[in-house]
Amino acid sequence: MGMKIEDLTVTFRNKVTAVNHADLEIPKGVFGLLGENGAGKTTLMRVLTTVLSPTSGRVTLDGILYTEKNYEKIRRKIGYLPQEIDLYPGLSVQECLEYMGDLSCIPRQVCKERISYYLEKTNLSEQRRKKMKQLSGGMKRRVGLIQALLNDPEFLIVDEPTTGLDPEERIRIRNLLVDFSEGRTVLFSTHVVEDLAATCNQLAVMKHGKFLYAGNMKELLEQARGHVWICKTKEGGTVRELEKKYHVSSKQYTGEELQMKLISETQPQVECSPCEATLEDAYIYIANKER
Ligand SMILES: Nc1ncnc2c1ncn2[C@@H]1O[C@H](COP(=O)(O)OP(=O)(O)OP(=O)(O)O)[C@@H](O)[C@H]1O
Repeated sequence: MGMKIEDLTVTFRNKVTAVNHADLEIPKGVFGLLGENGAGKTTLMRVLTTVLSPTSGRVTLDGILYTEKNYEKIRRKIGYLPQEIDLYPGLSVQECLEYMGDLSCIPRQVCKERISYYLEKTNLSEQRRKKMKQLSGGMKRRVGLIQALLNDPEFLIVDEPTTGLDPEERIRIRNLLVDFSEGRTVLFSTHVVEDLAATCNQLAVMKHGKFLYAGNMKELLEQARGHVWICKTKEGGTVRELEKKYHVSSKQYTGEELQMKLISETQPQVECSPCEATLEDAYIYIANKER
């Protein structure tokens, strides 16, 4: 059944509408969430984790309606890694995770087994006795992820889980999320497009509190087909003109020439050839398409 969001709106006291009549269904598996800064992703995730009550609209998880009365039941099904998390600096990694487990009422022995399992999976076993304040940013992030996994959630929500991780650790965490998603749902919000390309086949693109796209990754790439172009030039004036007219998704010197990838609804008025869209190109195309 998964998560169903219907006509959801969140307006803050300062009159900012962060989520604006949004509809979305999130199926099982890893589901990507992409969107520019301020698009409303964190606000949406705060609603889904019951931290914030929406202004209007309806959300259900496995058919359970989001109401104050059901929040406790819903929380037991959810794990959440927020964008910013600063866990008890004076506690060791082990103590901190055990304490988080106690707060979620997870039986002690089960909790200890899960902590050992995920410390191993996140390559943190050797850090278990270190104080939280002694960890690097990337290590703290991984401990944050473990606390989200401790209650074995059916629905895991992770906001930028790979921030600050080196390439090897990033891949490790991505793979962990994919393994974890078997039979469950992982909502993976990130600005790192290649992390989504490597983990999910369903995603949504958010802008100004609405979903511009929700569905299959292949179909998103398909929509961008025919709107991505490569052009090469040596002229500084041409570069500036192209940058004014089109979205430039990459720039690279090849010898003396500058190779630019342009995103455009129609063929740019310059010598250029069409090329395959990457997920990043498709995101730029969808996010800036005139509506
Ligand atoms: N507590 C709040 N009170 C007032 N406005 C808020 C509050 N939280 C967020 N906003 C505003 O709501 C909009 C959406 O913010 P949100 O944090 O949900 O975006 P985001 O997509 O998560 O952005 P980012 O990618 O930068 O994390 C922004 O305009 C933001 O300034």
